[in-house]
Amino acid sequence: MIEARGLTKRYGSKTAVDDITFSVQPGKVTGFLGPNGAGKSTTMRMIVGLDRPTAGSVTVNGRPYAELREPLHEVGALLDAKAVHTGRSAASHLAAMAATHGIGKARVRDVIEMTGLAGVAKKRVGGFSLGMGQRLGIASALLGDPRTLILDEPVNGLDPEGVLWVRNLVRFLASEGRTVFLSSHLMSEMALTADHIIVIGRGRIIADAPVQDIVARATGTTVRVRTPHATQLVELLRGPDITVSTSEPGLLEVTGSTAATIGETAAAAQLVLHELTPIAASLEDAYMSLTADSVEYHSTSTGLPTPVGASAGVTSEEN
Ligand SMILES: Nc1ncnc2c1ncn2[C@@H]1O[C@H](COP(=O)(O)OP(=O)(O)OP(=O)(O)O)[C@@H](O)[C@H]1O
Repeated sequence: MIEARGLTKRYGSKTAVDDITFSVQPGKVTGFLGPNGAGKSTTMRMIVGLDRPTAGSVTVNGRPYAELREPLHEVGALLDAKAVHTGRSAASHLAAMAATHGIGKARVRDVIEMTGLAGVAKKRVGGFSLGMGQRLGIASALLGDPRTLILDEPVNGLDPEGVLWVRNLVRFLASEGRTVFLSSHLMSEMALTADHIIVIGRGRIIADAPVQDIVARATGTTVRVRTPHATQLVELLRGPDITVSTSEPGLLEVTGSTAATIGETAAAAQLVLHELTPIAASLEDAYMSLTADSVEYHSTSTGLPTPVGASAGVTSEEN
């Protein structure tokens, strides 16, 4: 379990993390999602004591990281896959880490096997591809068999087989009751991997909820209705929060109501329906709509980034 209270980090006049409070529960994969520069890495670095909070606190399993007596057994972290001595082999890097905690050779061999590094374990890390480096970072995180895992962009640089492997691995680790916290800016990947999502933008929490709730809350659900009585049904559905659009005769897209309400309204008026389908928004749509005001750099048609005014407000929906 990870618990952050009023966690804040400023670098000079830049507030990277702005008074955030959240908890990451065991037994679930929690995704930490946000656009570039949102504050994900800074938050993760504070969790493992690599950055000191300007204000607030964060604990892992009830204690600040610095107070954990055997940190490798409590928290495994992948923060910067390149932070490895490039002259060493993967096996000697892991063996050196293991020695600091009295972890035996058998466990080193296990994590090498688990992460698919067996074929390259004797090779110099300096020659590793980005994907191999990620696997080594994950192997290091798993070494102490920790209850909590913190993985910053773990699928970065992995091929599709590697992405699937990380997805299955983190889901398995969570099913064992571990706390798994992983960051990404890929909503589509999170949709397949996470149970719960915390969205951060400009250092503030924008949403903290189960995946399904984030989708529903961010965009509302649209219901597709096909009926030969479209005009009459639109009249009956009219209301302040209801939007109805139509792209062809007899086909309505209704936002702001539910399939049940629309079906009951139609039945009460004896209107025939040929279709009544709730269309859930994709997680990508939900993410774009949530973070629209928090993206620091928007692409322009020229492909060059245009900074958005630094004081632009965040559509805040904090918990
Ligand atoms: N050491 C530092 N000194 C000054 N500013 C920093 C420092 N580290 C991070 N920042 C700034 O803090 C903000 C948050 O950065 P952070 O790396 O935590 O974001 P992120 O969500 O991890 O982004 P990305 O997805 O691009 O890695 C950014 O504006 C960044 O420029």
